[in-house]
Amino acid sequence: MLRSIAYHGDHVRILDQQRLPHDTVYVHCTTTAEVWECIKALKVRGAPAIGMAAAFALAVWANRASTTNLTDFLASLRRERDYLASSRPTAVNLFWALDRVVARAATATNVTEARQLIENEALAIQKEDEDVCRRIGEHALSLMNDGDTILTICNAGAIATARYGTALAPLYLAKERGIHLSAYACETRPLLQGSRLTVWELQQAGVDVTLISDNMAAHTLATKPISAVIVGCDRVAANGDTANKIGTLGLAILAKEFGVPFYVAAPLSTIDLETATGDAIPIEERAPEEITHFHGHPVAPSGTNVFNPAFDVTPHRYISAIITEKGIVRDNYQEALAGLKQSEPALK
Ligand SMILES: CSC[C@@H](O)[C@@H](O)C(=O)COP(=O)(O)O
Repeated sequence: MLRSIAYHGDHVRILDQQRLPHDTVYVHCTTTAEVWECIKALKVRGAPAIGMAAAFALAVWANRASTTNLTDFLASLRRERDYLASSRPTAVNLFWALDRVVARAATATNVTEARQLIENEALAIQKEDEDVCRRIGEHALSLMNDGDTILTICNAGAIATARYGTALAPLYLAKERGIHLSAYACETRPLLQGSRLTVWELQQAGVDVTLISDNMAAHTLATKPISAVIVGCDRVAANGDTANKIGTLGLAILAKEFGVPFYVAAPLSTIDLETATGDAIPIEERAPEEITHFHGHPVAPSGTNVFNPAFDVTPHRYISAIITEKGIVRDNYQEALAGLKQSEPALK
């Protein structure tokens, strides 16, 4: 299982997910600007991975900062935090991780201590995420039977997290235990996280995976024995409404029509009680060229009007269960999610 992010004190090493599946290339980032660019350009992507990359960016910045005045250091740290937070708006893990690091640094009594606390916190976020994903995988696996076939979209695998992934975690765990689970992966237009990343990751793990284009989902649900749809998420609102990669809402509606359970694999770090409902989740809109061009070649008339939202919101009524590291929530999301969040931090 490849690690998408590694911290090395004076730089963060990021696996360039835009170059996968054919090239395994790493970007060495020594500045917050370089990490910002990696997040914006989706070289590092997936909600937990974005948060980790940003947290490590602050650690690298802190190690390189020259001031010895704590007040100046913390003021600059907050500016770096705001800058990194401007890279992408939807995945709440970005803000969660940055704020966790800044809050920790604010407890320091001098700059040397602050540097150490920042590094410790960033490393703790990464370590916890690995444990969180494994637990999500265990819970998700309890909903599946030997021989099941799931349908997924985008990439919520190991490279989107510290390890194991969220929606793909049960597939890795099943493989480890000799349980046969197979998957259909939507290619995930326009940037093909499904075909480039999910199919590649599952193949690496020896999981039986079949690629479909997004517009084949309804026919696949109608004609293949799909036991569940399982997806990751970028932000879950307090009432359970869930933002995930564009196309997820369509799958949720289809799952309901075809009587197939629709599961969201969600670390507690992705649940945002400050956002009351899905309507309040900011949805990123990306460059028109992601749709008008394919591998740099125009595939639409020049000047075409484009609407390119990167995410959509699935209302909680379509969600059969939200699978967290602390257990599975099936209904009454508002209360249940608040209860789970209150008992954070779970893993130390
Ligand atoms: C565990 S990753 C969960 C989500 O972040 C994932 O499903 C997703 O939508 C990622 O979108 P992306 O635009 O590739 O960052």
